[in-house]
Amino acid sequence: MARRPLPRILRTGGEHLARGRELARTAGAGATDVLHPVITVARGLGRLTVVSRRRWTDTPKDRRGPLLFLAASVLLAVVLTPYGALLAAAALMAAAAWRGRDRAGRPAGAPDDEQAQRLRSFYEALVPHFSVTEDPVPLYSHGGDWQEPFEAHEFDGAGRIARLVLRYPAYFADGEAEARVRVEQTLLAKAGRGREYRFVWEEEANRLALEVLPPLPADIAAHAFDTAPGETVLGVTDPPEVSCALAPDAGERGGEVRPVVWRTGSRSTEPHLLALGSPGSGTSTLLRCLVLQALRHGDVLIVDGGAAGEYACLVGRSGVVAVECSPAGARASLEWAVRETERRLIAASRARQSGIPVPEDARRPLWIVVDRPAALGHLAAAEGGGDPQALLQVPLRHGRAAGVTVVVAEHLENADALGEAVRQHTRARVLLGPSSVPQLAAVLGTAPRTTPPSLVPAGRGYVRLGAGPVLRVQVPATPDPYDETAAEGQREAVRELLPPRTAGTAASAGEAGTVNEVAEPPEVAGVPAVDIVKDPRSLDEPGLPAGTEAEPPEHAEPSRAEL
Ligand SMILES: Nc1ncnc2c1ncn2[C@@H]1O[C@H](COP(=O)(O)OP(=O)(O)OP(=O)(O)O)[C@@H](O)[C@H]1O
Repeated sequence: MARRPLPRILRTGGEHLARGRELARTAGAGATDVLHPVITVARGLGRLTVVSRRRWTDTPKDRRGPLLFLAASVLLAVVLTPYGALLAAAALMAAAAWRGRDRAGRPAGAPDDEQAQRLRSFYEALVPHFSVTEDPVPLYSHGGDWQEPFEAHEFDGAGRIARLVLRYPAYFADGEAEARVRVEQTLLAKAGRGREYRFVWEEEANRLALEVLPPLPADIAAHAFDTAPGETVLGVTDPPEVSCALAPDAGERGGEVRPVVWRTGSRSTEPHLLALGSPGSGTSTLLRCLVLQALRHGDVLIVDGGAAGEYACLVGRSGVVAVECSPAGARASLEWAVRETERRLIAASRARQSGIPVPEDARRPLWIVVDRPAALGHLAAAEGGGDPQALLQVPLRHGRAAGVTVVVAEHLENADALGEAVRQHTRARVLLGPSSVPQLAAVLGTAPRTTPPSLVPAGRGYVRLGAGPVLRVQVPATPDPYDETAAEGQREAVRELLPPRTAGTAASAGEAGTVNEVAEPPEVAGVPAVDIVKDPRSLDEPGLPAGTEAEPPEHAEPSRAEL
């Protein structure tokens, strides 16, 4: 078969195309030469912007105001000085040109002299940990090559290490906690204290990654979290960990967070929570945050051992069974909670035996929130009564099947006053405030993979759900709306989340002229504590005159009427 001739365009077009490509290349090279200073300055400006953004992110929130003030003052001085703006622009261009220059002779990503010196000091410090005399070809040896085991490194704008990925010999005992801690302490000392680090050990690959963690955002306000029934947000934490090799640039991670979701209810493996913390660390705030979420789908009984009126905003709100502050009141309400747990268990068991769904009034979540039981126990003992905390045993033991969730908060130094039942059945744990590694290990069952800083803002700490990993957590700011020292925006956010008042309290508040202003905590108002625990029906209709038939609310349980 005769060959068909090629189309004309393919025969002659090749030459034209090649010539065109050559022309374009020459023009591109010429333009690059001509525009080289502009490209250098533009690259430098970009680098300066990145550095400034990182510095801004690293600056603690409380120092940003003064920094802005300083910047504004410098700007004003520049504007007011003759030729100031011109000089400032020239200085900026010079700085950008210096920053944007090609570091000739050094491949991209290679450290400069100072960074290389730092990496060498990391390497030398690790030699005693990662070498043995029997090793004929040690990966780490004094005076050896640090570039061989160090796979990746990043420095921040201030020249401090931001990320380091290194290999270690297979014979290093990376399964032993003490051996790991020794290496981590060494790296920590070299990397500089005062920052939070995460260590990720990849045992299969004999690889260790050190990463500086940006501080968790401390300005997350309370809001209606997008959660399903049975899910509660405890706060925010870091994004999921990724393998060392895939770890993204530390700078890009700043600001990324994810919620810590705690699941309660009959299928939960950690149905009750214990929150510990130093005074002022934010445990009451955490409880308020949980209560506001729990009230969206269930009822809440609050026992405030601290009796500081932290939960006064919840008094008389729909779904709030009671807010108790006195030992007698706490005992009465917790006795009710015990009976209610048993009633729910019996109702659920009967329903299952009859093959019918568990009735709604035995399924609706009930939360028992106890703040500072140690203080309450002490008061109760002084009054000659029993410790109300003992009454938590039944809800703690059987609450999971009965839809009853118990949350206890206590000061860390009073942790020994917590009963055995509380210790045994609270598998969700939170520790807020500054804490040492041994304290964290004692409360959470294991130490975190991150280094605890010595100074933390309120609401910052660690959380562990069951046997899961220990996570850093920042609790959303959920201040008492009557706390005048808290930011108005945050108080307003909490006010918006409060459930409506039940009829009677709304009326009285309306009379007082302020919708969100409630009566003082009941015992402060002089009401006998035992009267505070109310049947939800009486809470919903407290204004009804005696003998008036109230329409029972959907979830009214007969047993609550006993109180
Ligand atoms: N997550 C948070 N975000 C912002 N501020 C918080 C947060 N948690 C607590 N705070 C603030 O810290 C202060 C103490 O909080 P809180 O009363 O909750 O601590 P606490 O641990 O219950 O202390 P104590 O038991 O000693 O009363 C309050 O002013 C509160 O507004």
